[in-house]
Amino acid sequence: MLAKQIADQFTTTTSSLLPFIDALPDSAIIVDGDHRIVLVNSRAGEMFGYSAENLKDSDLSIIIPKLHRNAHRQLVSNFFQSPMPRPMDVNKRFCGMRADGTEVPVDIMINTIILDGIRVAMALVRDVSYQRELEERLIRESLTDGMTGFFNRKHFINQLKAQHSGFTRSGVPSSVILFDFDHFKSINDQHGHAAGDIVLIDTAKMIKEKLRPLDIACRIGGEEFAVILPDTPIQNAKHLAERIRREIEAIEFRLEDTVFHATVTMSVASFFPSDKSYDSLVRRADKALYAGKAAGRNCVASQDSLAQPSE
Ligand SMILES: Nc1nc2c(ncn2[C@@H]2O[C@H](COP(=O)(O)OP(=O)(O)OP(=O)(O)O)[C@@H](O)[C@H]2O)c(=O)[nH]1
Repeated sequence: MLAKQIADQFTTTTSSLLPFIDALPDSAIIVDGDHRIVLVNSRAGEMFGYSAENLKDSDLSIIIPKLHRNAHRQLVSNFFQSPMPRPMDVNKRFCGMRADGTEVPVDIMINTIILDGIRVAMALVRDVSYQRELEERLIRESLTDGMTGFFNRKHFINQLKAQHSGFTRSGVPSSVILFDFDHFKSINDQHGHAAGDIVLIDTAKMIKEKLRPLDIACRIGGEEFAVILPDTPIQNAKHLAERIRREIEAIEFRLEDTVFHATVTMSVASFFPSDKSYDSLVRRADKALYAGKAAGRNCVASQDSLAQPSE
């Protein structure tokens, strides 16, 4: 049947449906098997920045981001082949596209109805911007340290696992810098806990400025930090660690009228081809750090200085 004939055929029924779908609390979009919008409620018009009249008879792609149009068309076609009420796809996150080109995150429930003997799909579309932002914030918060803004230990481990897999696959070297403040307890004892906090916060700020966007700075313990340096040979990691060590040593930390200093002991390590897991690198970095502490602190110790690489 020609599109024009189908459109005419729908006219009577759709006009009687309009008061009903206009009363729905979500956007409602009715689409035929050719991906043509047969009817939308006014809420859908508001959501996508069109008048409901403009959307009617348009191809559905008008409200789908360009990148997803083909995949979405395929999903709609699949749905017509096995139609039943369900979310559009439980494994996917959908975005609609507004008239101004901006995207709106949405959840989509679909079902079919028969209009004048023709099966059409009705999608109920809900703007989930708030939920997605909340979700992203919760994920971010679960992976970051509130005081410094650095990632936490959990993220450090996850990222290190990923780096180890990457190294095993491609041999691209990644390095890690670990560091721990020297005699941090005495900073707290002498100047108060707030002074210790300032040391942690100001150091984190300084380090952020030194790193590339792909580097991953983490606070993995109270006064213990780690930086993952993807695609970085250990020699470069040593240079960076030494620069950071010197900068920390030179910082004049301030709390009200008190000025004080802090130093760190650092270690650097990178993956060996024999490393079965990320854990081997962490053990070498830990050992080197303890060796640095034992050697007098305020220094950079490398896994190279260990007598035997730990497995
Ligand atoms: N101000 C402040 N102190 C913290 C925080 N987290 C841990 N600390 C303190 O850091 C100190 C760590 O002490 P230790 O593990 O004995 O280590 P250290 O005094 O730095 O000595 P070395 O590591 O051997 O040089 C403890 O006193 C903790 O209370 C924090 O978030 N803020």
